Amino acid sequence: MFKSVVYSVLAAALVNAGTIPLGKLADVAKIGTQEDIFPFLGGAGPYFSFPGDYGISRDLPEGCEMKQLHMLARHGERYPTYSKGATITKTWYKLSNYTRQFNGSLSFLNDDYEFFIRDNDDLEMETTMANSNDVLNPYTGEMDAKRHAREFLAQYGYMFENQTSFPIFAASSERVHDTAQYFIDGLGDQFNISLQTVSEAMSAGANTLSAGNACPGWDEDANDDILDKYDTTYLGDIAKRLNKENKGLNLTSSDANTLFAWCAYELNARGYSDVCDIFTRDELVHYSYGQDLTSFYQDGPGYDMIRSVGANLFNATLKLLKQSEIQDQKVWLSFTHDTDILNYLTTIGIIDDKNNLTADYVPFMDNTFHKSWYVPQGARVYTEKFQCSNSTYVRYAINDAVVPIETCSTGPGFSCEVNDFYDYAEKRVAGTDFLKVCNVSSVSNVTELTFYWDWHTTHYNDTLLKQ
Ligand SMILES: Cc1ncc(C[n+]2csc(CCOP(=O)(O)OP(=O)(O)O)c2C)c(N)n1
Repeated sequence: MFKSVVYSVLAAALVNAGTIPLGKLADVAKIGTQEDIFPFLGGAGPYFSFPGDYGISRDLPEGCEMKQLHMLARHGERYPTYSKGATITKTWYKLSNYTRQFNGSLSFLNDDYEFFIRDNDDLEMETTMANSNDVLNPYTGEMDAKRHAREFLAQYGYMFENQTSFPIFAASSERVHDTAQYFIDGLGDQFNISLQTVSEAMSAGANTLSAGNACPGWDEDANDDILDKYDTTYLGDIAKRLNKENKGLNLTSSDANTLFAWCAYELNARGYSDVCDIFTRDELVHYSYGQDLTSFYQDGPGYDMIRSVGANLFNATLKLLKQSEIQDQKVWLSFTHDTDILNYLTTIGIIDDKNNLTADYVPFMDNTFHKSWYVPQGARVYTEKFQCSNSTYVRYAINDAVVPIETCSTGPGFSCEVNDFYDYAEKRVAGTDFLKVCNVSSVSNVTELTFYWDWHTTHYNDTLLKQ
C-alpha cells in the first residue's frame, strides 16, 4: 500500500515535470502517414521543404567563397493561439456533447479520443517532447529547431571556423524565443551564443523583427471586398455530410472551417490527426487556396502597404550585405513570425506580384503563391552573398530550395550579380515608407532598426509575450 502511494506520488511529480509521458502508447502505424496533407494547411501544420524546388543545387557554386549569410526563420510547430484554441475548443464541445455513436469519418471519436489541447497553458507555445500528446510525435517545434540547427551546421558549418561567439536575434514572442533557444541547443556547446530578444511590442517601432506588430495602419479587412467573393460552399458541404452521417449533430460551416485548423495543430501536437481524414482532396484544395488568397491580400503583394512594412527589415539586410567587407560577423540569424516573413518576401519581390490572385475561382496556371510553401511552421529564408573570382553574387534559399529572383538570376547557381542586386533592391524599396504608411509615430518614436548594430551595447532582453 505504502509502496503504491509512493509510486503514484512519484509518477505525479514526474508528470508535472513533464518528463515522463504516461498514458497511451504511441500510434506508430499512423505517425508519418499524413505528410502529403501538410501543404494544404495554410502553413499551420508541420514543416516541409519547398515543393517548387527548381532543381538548383543548394551547394555553394564551385570556386566561390561565402561572404555573408542571413537567416530569417519562423518559430517551429506550435499549439493554436488563444483565439484559435478557443474556436477549436468550441467545436470540440459540440462533438463531445453528442450522445450517440459517431458514424463515418467521425467514428474515431467513439474510440477513447483524447482532445489534443490538454492544458490551456500550452496555447501560443511551441510543441515539445514534454507537452506532446504522443511520445513519438516527430513534428514538435522543439525537434524541428534542433534538427534545423544540425542541418544548418552540415550546410554552413564552415562559416563558423573563425567565429564561435555570435548573437542570435529573436522577436519577443515566447514561442519565437523558445525556437531560437532550441536552435542554439541544437548547434551544440562549442559556441558562445548570446540570444538577443528584440521587442515586438508596438512601442518598439522600427527597431523590431516584427514590423507588422508596430503597424497600426494595417487593416485586416482592407481587402475584404475581394476575399468575401471566395466561394466557401465546400465548408457547408462538409458540415452537411457530417450532420447527415450523425443525426442530431449540428455542425456549421464555421465548425467545418475550424476542423482544418484542428487537423493542422493536432499534427503539431500529436504527430497525426484523425480529423485530417475527414476531408476529401477537393476540399483540401479549396481550403488551401482560401488560405493563399487571404494571406496574399492581407500580408502579401495584394495589399499595397505590405511592400513598405517588409522594407523595414529588407533595408536592414541590404545595409548588412553592403557592409560585408567591414563586418567581422559573417552570419546573421533571426527568428520571427510568418506574417513578418511574408511581408519581407513581398518587398524582395520573391512572391509573384504580376498576377493578383482571383477570388472568382481556384486558379492553377496563375497561382505560384502557396502560403504553406513559404511559411510552414519552422520556415527559413536564407540570403547568401558569395564571391566567385572577381565577382560577387546574392541569392535566396527558401525552405531548402534555391528560389531565384525572377529578373536577376544569371550568376552561378542562378544568383544575382551584387551590383545588379543592389539596383534591383533599390527599385523594390522605391516609394516605400514604413513609418508613414504604418503610422508608427502614433505608437512609438523609434524610427530606425538598430539591433543588428547596437546589440553589443544595448543587449536586448525584452519581456516575453504570448502573442
Ligand atoms: C502587416 C501586418 N500587420 C499586422 C498584422 C496583425 N497580425 C496578425 S497575426 C500577427 C503575428 C503573427 O501571428 P501568427 O499568425 O500567430 O503567426 P505565427 O506566430 O504562427 O508565425 C500579426 C502581427 C499582420 N498580419 N500584418
